[in-house]
Amino acid sequence: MPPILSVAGLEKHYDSGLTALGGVDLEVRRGEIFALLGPNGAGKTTLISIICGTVTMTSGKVLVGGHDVVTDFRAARSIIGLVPQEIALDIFSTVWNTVVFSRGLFGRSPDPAYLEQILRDLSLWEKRNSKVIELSGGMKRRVMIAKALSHEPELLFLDEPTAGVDVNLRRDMWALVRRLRDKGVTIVLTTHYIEEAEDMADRVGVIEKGRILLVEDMTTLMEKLGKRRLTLVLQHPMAAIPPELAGWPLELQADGQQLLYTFDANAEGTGVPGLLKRLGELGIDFKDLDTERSSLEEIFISLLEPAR
Ligand SMILES: Nc1ncnc2c1ncn2[C@@H]1O[C@H](COP(=O)(O)OP(=O)(O)OP(=O)(O)O)[C@@H](O)[C@H]1O
Repeated sequence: MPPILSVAGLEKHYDSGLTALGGVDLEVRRGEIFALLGPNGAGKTTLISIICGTVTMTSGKVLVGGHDVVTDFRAARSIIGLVPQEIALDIFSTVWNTVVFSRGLFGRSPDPAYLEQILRDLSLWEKRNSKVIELSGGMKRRVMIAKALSHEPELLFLDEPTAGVDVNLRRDMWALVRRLRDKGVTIVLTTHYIEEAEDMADRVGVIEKGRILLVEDMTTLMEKLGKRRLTLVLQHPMAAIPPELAGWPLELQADGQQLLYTFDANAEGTGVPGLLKRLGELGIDFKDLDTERSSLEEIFISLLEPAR
């Protein structure tokens, strides 16, 4: 199946002379949740804005559902739903009129039952007759999502959807995103809450200084770059790592009460049995042990470090 989004050789040089995108190639598969991660100013919003037609590209080619976003803009845009970072709503319009109007803008025939379902999914149904100005910030954000979904897009962009949003709304939003994915909607999201990307995304792309550093399945990425850590809580605190253990990648933590061993999550021989044996030989006892996997956040930071 052809990708729902295909970006090739995309460059954006702003008039200021700044290169926001320096040749981006990217494909997003139909039906996936794709997380685009990158530090502030990496080019995420510029990329999304070009795809959605609000910023013009300098060069390159972008196809959405096979439609060129420049030469076939209307067809491409009708497939897209965009929830931008900034809240942009007619504050004197009611919630209901906002979604009805937005659907109409895309030339879709009225479908009150569909719009009702969206508002119910976003816990906005009770507020349908309220004016936007009367809503809280979190509710306005939900209206932005309802508006973006009003014309039944196949590809939904969520640019920092959970910035400044409380825990409950965040949970509701992610539940909705999953339901949309289950209905076949493709979702591209940017977030600074990397643990959310880890929980939600099927694939992840990392962008830095206008270039894509990597695109990978989440599970593959975690396996490929993931490290595991073994923490041993010692019976007797140590002042320093004994010279007999100098060959092992160990660190002392918690005032010498914990010994930390980091190893490759996929290595055949992790070295853990050997380490435990050696500790036994040296008479180093421990009262507890714990293993954990490195998070996507740690992987993300380690990916960016060489580029800095
Ligand atoms: N209209 C503009 N004119 C000039 N430069 C711009 C313009 N819009 C964005 N930029 C610059 O382009 C670069 C990429 O910005 P962009 O907003 O795409 O980054 P981002 O990855 O979305 O960042 P953030 O995570 O902070 O939202 C930045 O250096 C930014 O200052």
